[in-house]
Amino acid sequence: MLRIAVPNKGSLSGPASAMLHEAGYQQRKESKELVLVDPENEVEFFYLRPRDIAIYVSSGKLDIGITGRDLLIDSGANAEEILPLGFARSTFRFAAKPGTAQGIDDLAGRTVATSYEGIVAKHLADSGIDASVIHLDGAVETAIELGVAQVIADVVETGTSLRNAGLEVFGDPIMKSEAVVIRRTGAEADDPKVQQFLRRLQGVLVARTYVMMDYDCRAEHLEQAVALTPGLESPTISPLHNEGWVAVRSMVPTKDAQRVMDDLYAIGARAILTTAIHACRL
Ligand SMILES: Nc1ncnc2c1ncn2[C@@H]1O[C@H](COP(=O)(O)OP(=O)(O)OP(=O)(O)O)[C@@H](O)[C@H]1O
Ligand SMILES: O=P(O)(O)OC[C@H]1O[C@H](OP(=O)(O)OP(=O)(O)O)[C@H](O)[C@@H]1O
Ligand SMILES: [Mg+2]
Repeated sequence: MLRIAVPNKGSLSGPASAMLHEAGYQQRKESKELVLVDPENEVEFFYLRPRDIAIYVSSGKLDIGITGRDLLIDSGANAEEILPLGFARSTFRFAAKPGTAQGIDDLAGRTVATSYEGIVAKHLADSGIDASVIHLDGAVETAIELGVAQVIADVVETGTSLRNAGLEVFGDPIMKSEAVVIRRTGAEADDPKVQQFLRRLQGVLVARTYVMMDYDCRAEHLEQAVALTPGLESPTISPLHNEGWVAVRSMVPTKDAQRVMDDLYAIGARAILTTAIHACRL
């Protein structure tokens, strides 16, 4: 059985379970369940605190895990990212009261509050800045108002939490994060069970980002049309009953679909349809 760590709480938890469910795996029905065995798919899911997942995976007791890139790096655990999952996207940034800091050099001699001590301490050391780091479990934005620190380093998505606390980001982003699949560094790369799990998740990622596009066009416009819809490998071309016309089928990124339909129409393509992809193996 493949043993997989899944976040049990926070921003990663819901989307991770939703993705696993879309990939055909059973998921827990209640948020208090700690372990779920899915015998049909030969996997066992362990619902763990997101921050602990890299530690479990690096110990080798669990084969793979889903966590945040920032949490992986912060943990310093002996684990590596093998597939980015495209959700829980965020940046990790310094913030302070407006006008109190412009760049990392202004941190010398100051105190930075954060839940991600590992990332911050390394970033400061790499930049040659001597500042104190104080660890807080959450709601770090409040640390400045209460005088515990002059600067914070925290996860920023929409920026709403910072605005509400009257704070502004400064300096370059420290890192970009998203949910990722991790495994122990140096673990067997071609374990067939792990490869199958990754293929299933990749199938979900493709299904979420592509639509299938079908259209008819005159044979003399085919090259132009195919240039607009090159697909992942190559479009399927079928003859139509009407002489001089062909039907084309190709995968198109969902975000481009409307523009591509306009462009195809403009070169004379007709009966242009898009349909959702529910699952795939590339
Ligand atoms: N608002 C957010 N938008 C996107 N990703 C976020 C957000 N907040 C946290 N994350 C990501 O979630 C992961 C942290 O998960 P964790 O469960 O520790 O914190 P959380 O989502 O803030 O939950 P909580 O603080 O309620 O425990 C990190 O990878 C982080 O980048
Ligand atoms: O830029 P935003 O969209 O506001 O999102 C970022 C905020 O979300 C998270 O906080 P969370 O609500 O998890 O509380 P916490 O600080 O206690 O972890 C994170 O720690 C930031 O505070
Ligand atoms: Mg949080």
